Amino acid sequence: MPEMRYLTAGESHGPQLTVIIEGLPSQLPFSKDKIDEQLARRQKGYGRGRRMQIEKDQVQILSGVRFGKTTGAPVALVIENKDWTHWKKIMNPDPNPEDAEKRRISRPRPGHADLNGAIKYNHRDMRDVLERSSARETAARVAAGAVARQILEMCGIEIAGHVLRIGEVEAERVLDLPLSEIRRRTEESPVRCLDAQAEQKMMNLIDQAKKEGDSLGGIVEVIVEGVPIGLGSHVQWDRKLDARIAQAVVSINAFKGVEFGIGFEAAQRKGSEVHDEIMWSKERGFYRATNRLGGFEGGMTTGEPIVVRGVMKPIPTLYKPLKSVDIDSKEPFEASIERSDSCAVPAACVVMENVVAWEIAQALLEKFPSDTVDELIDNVARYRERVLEF
Ligand SMILES: Cc1cc2nc3c(=O)[nH]c(=O)nc-3n(C[C@H](O)[C@H](O)[C@H](O)COP(=O)(O)O)c2cc1C
Ligand SMILES: C=C(O[C@@H]1CC(C(=O)O)=C[C@@H](OP(=O)(O)O)[C@H]1O)C(=O)O
Repeated sequence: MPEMRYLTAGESHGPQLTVIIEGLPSQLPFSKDKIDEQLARRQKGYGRGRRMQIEKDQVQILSGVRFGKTTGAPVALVIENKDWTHWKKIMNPDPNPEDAEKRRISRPRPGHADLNGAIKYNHRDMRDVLERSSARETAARVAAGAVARQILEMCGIEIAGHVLRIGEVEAERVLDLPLSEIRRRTEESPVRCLDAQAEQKMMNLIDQAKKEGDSLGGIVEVIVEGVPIGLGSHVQWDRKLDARIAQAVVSINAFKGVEFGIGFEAAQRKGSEVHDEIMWSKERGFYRATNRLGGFEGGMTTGEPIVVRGVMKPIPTLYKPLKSVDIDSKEPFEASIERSDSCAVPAACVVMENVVAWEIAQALLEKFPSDTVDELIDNVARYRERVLEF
């Protein structure tokens, strides 16, 4: 069992999201502000719908923290759904058959979990599926990731993300920017993009898609620096850290693919143009001349920056309706909707940063099992010295 794990609970329009985190080292300075900062970042982004004007995500700490530090006990966090006040009747957990029948959803939306979930769990009301499959849940995952980030920070590991593509607009690649600069510049960009020209084109494209009742997806890149060599393991398939990051990324709602370093481009290059040659110097120890493989070999970190990209499909709920079939009448219909995001790639960038942060912090605690954060910091520092002398 991994040292650190978490579970989330909560429906999109229920009273709250809950996350329980177990296995955090004790004495970890635990900042509510830093979690709230990540939650606020996730709510922003050009192309979001009206729901984000209702929510004001902030975390409540319910257990495992006293006087600003973890105790080593499970940490329970809660994020309130402000929208719940409008949904109390619909989300009522008590038996309420009359109302339930009136408000039943029998029309599955293409691209959502609605139909598969209804068939699998035998629900005639697809709200019982869509409430949990909604990306509202990613707020809880960002809260867990924001805690992981606090561990990484203490061990000299930094993370940043940016949007590389929205629809047909691709950002020019900006090479060798310090992560602090990526964080600063993306914070100022409504689409979290480093290329000012592409940024404007992306926003225009989102406006156009919205006007046409359509939606857009894109590509997000996350970079992690300061990772020691040897997180993850080659010895068993489920201990390979690149594979675990891949799962975490594809588990984000609407994410369909993942690549590391040059990724899919490796298929068309020769081996000599892909593999990262090994170098050594007294100051740096072992390092690589290039980082085309994005920081992984054999499921373990190479010590070079982790570079991972995720692709998000366009939002499935469209104002321009798609064809579907009513599960009662079996008649075709065209879905009409009340509200939706038209593009959530910038928000998803924040989700991806935080789920990647979680996987790395978990791998760090696996390599350096520690009951207190000071032990962890010592263990990592000593290991880094040993690696330099190897
Ligand atoms: C941050 C974020 C916001 C999203 N907002 C919406 C939305 O407003 N409307 C919608 O139909 N889908 C939205 N999605 C995508 C759906 O949740 C997702 O496509 C759906 O649950 C089906 O899962 P799958 O696409 O992973 O198969 C959003 C996804 C993310 C990551
Ligand atoms: C609530 C969030 O995103 C939601 C994700 C989502 C979906 O179907 O995934 C649909 C929309 O919800 P609603 O139907 O209530 O407008 C988004 O707003 C959030 O990101 O916090």
